[in-house]
Amino acid sequence: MRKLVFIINPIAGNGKKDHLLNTIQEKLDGQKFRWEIQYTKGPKDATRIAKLAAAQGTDIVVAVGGDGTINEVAQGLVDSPACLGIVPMGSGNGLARHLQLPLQPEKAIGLLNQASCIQMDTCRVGKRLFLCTSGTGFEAKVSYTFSTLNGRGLWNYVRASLGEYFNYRPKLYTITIDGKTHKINAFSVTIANACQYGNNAFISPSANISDGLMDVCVIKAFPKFKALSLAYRLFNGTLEKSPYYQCQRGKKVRIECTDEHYLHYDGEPLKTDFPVDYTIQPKSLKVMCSAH
Ligand SMILES: Nc1ncnc2c1ncn2[C@@H]1O[C@H](COP(=O)(O)OP(=O)(O)OP(=O)(O)O)[C@@H](O)[C@H]1O
Repeated sequence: MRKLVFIINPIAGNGKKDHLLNTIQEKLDGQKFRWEIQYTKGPKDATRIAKLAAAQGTDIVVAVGGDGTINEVAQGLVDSPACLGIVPMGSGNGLARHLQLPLQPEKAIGLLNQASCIQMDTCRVGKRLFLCTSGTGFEAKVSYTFSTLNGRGLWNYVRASLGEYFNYRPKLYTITIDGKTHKINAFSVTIANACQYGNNAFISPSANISDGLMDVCVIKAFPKFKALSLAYRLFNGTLEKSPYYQCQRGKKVRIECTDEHYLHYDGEPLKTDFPVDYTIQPKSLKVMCSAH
């Protein structure tokens, strides 16, 4: 029998989680799995639980929540033989969407019965791990504002974005990718491992999560009247066609900016000094994917 631990973040997203115990009993194959549920008590708790589960030889550690929860679980699993499972119940669910996992909890739990695992890359900004995206500029400001709101969910992201947009000014960044430096006046700079932030906002539509490379995606300063068309391109996966967008790939990235203090990693805001350095650890995490 395989061992499986569910780590549930009770506050992630807007979805109610009371029914999960019944759904697990109904959908998970009891012939295949011995399983248990653990609830997080606060930030970072998921890392502690995941680390312990991996050390005890758990086969699949399932993060139940959004990208923040998945990030914390992954911190406890990198470089271990345990596979990260995902029941997406967050606000954006970027990694689950990238991996094309079902977004309905019942289906995601059912998939655990026959899911296969792949090895994915993980990235770090300084010492902090991220799986989907980390970025600075406008998106970092939005993630900071989002974290100060009372609720979570998609509409609070929209509120935070609109609230920041009208006063936001692009900044001059110096970006070094594998030793090559360029300066750019940018609205946002994103380091993408996965293709999207979440909610199908495709910042790097052709990103490959196992290619050993980070995608350095820049939205350059743009005239205000282009905002809607850029937002449209972000959500229909055609940003690569915009003249205000550029994307380069690399293994080592440094971002410098004299008047920037915010970044985010997998949507978690961080106030920090610049420059910041990004590195990638190829194929360092086992993650569940849809069976093919
Ligand atoms: N018991 C808890 N009480 C309060 N906060 C918690 C608890 N457990 C975890 N957290 C924190 O909840 C935060 C949000 O979780 P998560 O990112 O999974 O949800 P989300 O933001 O709604 O979804 P997404 O990241 O997909 O947008 C994380 O920063 C995590 O540290």
